[in-house]
Parts: sequence; C-alpha cells; structure tokens
Amino acid sequence: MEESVRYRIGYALAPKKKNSFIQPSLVNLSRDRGIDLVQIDPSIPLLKQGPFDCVLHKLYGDDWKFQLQEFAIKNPNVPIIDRPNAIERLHNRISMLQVVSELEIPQDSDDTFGIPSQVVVYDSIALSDSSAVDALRFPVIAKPLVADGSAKSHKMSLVYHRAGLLKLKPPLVLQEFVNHGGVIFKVYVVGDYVKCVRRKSLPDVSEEKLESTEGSMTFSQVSNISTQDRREKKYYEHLEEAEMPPLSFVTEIARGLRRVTVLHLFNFDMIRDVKVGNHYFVIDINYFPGYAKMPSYETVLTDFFWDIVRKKEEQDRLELDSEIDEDHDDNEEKVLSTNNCDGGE
Ligand SMILES: Nc1ncnc2c1ncn2[C@@H]1O[C@H](COP(=O)(O)OP(=O)(O)OP(=O)(O)O)[C@@H](O)[C@H]1O
Ligand SMILES: O=P(O)(O)O[C@H]1[C@H](O)[C@@H](O)[C@H](OP(=O)(O)O)[C@@H](OP(=O)(O)O)[C@H]1O
Ligand SMILES: [Mg+2]
Ligand SMILES: [Mg+2]
Repeated sequence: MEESVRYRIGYALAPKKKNSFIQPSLVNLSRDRGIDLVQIDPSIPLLKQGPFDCVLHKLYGDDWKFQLQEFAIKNPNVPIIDRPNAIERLHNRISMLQVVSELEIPQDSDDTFGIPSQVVVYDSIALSDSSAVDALRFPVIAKPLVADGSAKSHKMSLVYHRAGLLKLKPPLVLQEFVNHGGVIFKVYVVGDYVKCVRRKSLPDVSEEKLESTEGSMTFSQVSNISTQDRREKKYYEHLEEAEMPPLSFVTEIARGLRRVTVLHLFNFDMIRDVKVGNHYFVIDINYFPGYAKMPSYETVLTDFFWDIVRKKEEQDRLELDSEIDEDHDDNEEKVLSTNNCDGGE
C-alpha cells in the first residue's frame, strides 16, 4: 500500500500553554489530515531535533532566539511561526499599540477606530510631576509597560484621581479609561482567519462613581474571571446581547495588523466607546493567545497548519524545479561548448 505524505509541525511551548493548546482533539484532527504535532525540547539544540515542516513557538529568552536563528540559517525554507523580533514588538505596551497608528485603512466607513490617549511613565517622579499626565482625563488604567506574559505584566489598576497614581510602580503606561458597556470584543487571528467574540470587561464608571471614589482598584485578567456577585451577574447578563462590530470592519483591522506586525497568530481586544457608539479602541494585542477558548479551534488551527505545510511544499517544489532547470542549462552549455570544441578548428 502506498504511504501517504505526512508533515511534522514542531511546537515549543511553556508547560501551561502546551496543556491548554495541545488538546487531544487538535492532535487527532491534525493527525487525520496527515500532520503530526511534535513536541520540541528546548533543552536540546533545535538543530538536533526534527526534521520539521514548520516550527511553532511561544518561548522567550536569548538562548531560544539564538536556536531559532541557527535553525533558520540551516533550514531557510522551514517557516518559523512567528519571527521573534516581530513577537517582541508586542512585549511593550507602547510599541504594541503603535502598530495601530501604522494601519493604512481609510476611516470613511460608519465605524472608526484608534487607541485611547496614553502616556508612558518611567519613574516615580514623573507620576507626581509631569505635564504629560496632566493631559489625561481620569479615570485611567495603569498597565505595566512590559507585556511579556508574566503574572506581573497583567496586574492593572483603575485609578480614579491623580492622587491614586502615587503608590504605583513604574515603568507603566497610563491609559484613559473608556466607558464601553462592560463588554470587550476579542478578535482572534489565525493566518487569514478572523473570529470575534464577546467577553466580560470592567463596568463603566459613572460621573457619580468617579466623584465619590478615592484611590484605585487593582485587577488582573478580568475577561477570564467568573463572577459570583449577584449584582455583577446581572450586569453581565446582557453580554450575549451586545451588538457585535461589523465583521468586515473587524476583518479589515485584523488584516492590517497582520501586514504591519508580520505575525500569523495573535488576538486583539477592542472596546466600543458608549458615548460615540461607532468608535472603537484597540487596547491590547496578545501573541499566541488561548486559542482553545475560540469556537472550533481545532478545525481553524488544523486548516492553518495545512496551508503552511502545503505552501512550504510548493516552495520546495519550485526550488527543486529551478535547480533542475539550472542543471539542465549547465548540461546544455557543456554540450554546446563540447560541440563547439568538436566543431572548432
Ligand atoms: N482603556 C481602557 N478602557 C476601558 N477598559 C480597559 C481599557 N484598557 C483595558 N481595559 C480593561 O482592562 C482589561 C485588561 O486590559 P488589557 O487587555 O490591556 O490587559 P492584559 O493583561 O494585557 O489582558 P490579556 O489577558 O487580554 O492579555 C481589558 O480586558 C478591559 O476589560
Ligand atoms: O500568557 P500571556 O503571554 O500573557 O498570554 C495570555 C494572553 O494575554 C491572553 O489574552 C490569553 O487569553 P485570551 O485568549 O482569553 O485573550 C491567555 O490565554 P490563556 O488564558 O489560555 O493562557 C494568554 O495567552
Ligand atoms: Mg487584554
Ligand atoms: Mg494582553
């Protein structure tokens, strides 16, 4: 019986990510399509592992980056999803959102987008004495400048008044809080595939609340928290009823972000300004997010793997053809020059 072609995708993921992403349902579906998901051991040189038709990773550090570089030099045709330099742009909340300003999307449709006003603060002195901070409208969200996936990088504070800034620990980004009806739109991107889902977010802050509240409130990964409080439960009951942003609008932003970041795997968070109604803010972009939470993640990811390995195969074939053509040309030249010699006086 003829052996069918099989492809190998190597993955290098931290244990938590491996547990959530490499589900049996994904492994089995990919296997049925001829794609084997193979775990990479980062403690062994990458070049000694493989062969791979693609390397998928979410690991950081200079050693891992060096291993990827070495691997890329020896295997120029094997796609690395994604390039470390491209991923690193998302590890700083300023450079992360700068990509949104680089999008060349005409804002002439009904819906528009941008990023909230924000300033970066590197030291405590600037927190108490900076004209840049004066320009912000409170409340603001204080976010750690670094977004490297550590628990620390997710720890945020909602700060109601300027005095609430004093106990914060820079470096951080102060971003104007935008009332958005307690719903965020998480847009998952997997290559050309785009899926937008609703998630729980912070509730709006009314003028009364702002006037009557002092200090700040800390929180972390609010969209993943399940709520017990009855009043809060009521607030989020209408989550499923929140109007979705138009798919064409979301897709255009996603495509733009793909182009500017050169990334294949990420999600971004968008909120809709309740005051305006059709203006959206991109507030966060995450590399290789929790795809298992995305509907039909197995099919979407398997289709993506399939596209990647087939493109590589096509590329290999084209290169082989051109090598054969070159050999053929060389041989013809040799024959010609031999003929010339033969025919020469
Ligand atoms: N400018 C803003 N206005 C209103 N709410 C905001 C704003 N920025 C963030 N939030 C709320 O705070 C939450 C956390 O912010 P953000 O998404 O930047 O943090 P994160 O830790 O990087 O999140 P993730 O877990 O998605 O990586 C958002 O999901 C949203 O609920
Ligand atoms: O571990 P870091 O690098 O911080 O990345 C996180 C992202 O910031 C989150 O956005 C992911 O959750 P969502 O997929 O719900 O966005 C979250 O997914 P997880 O809850 O499955 O770990 C993480 O991917
Ligand atoms: Mg977020
Ligand atoms: Mg994030």
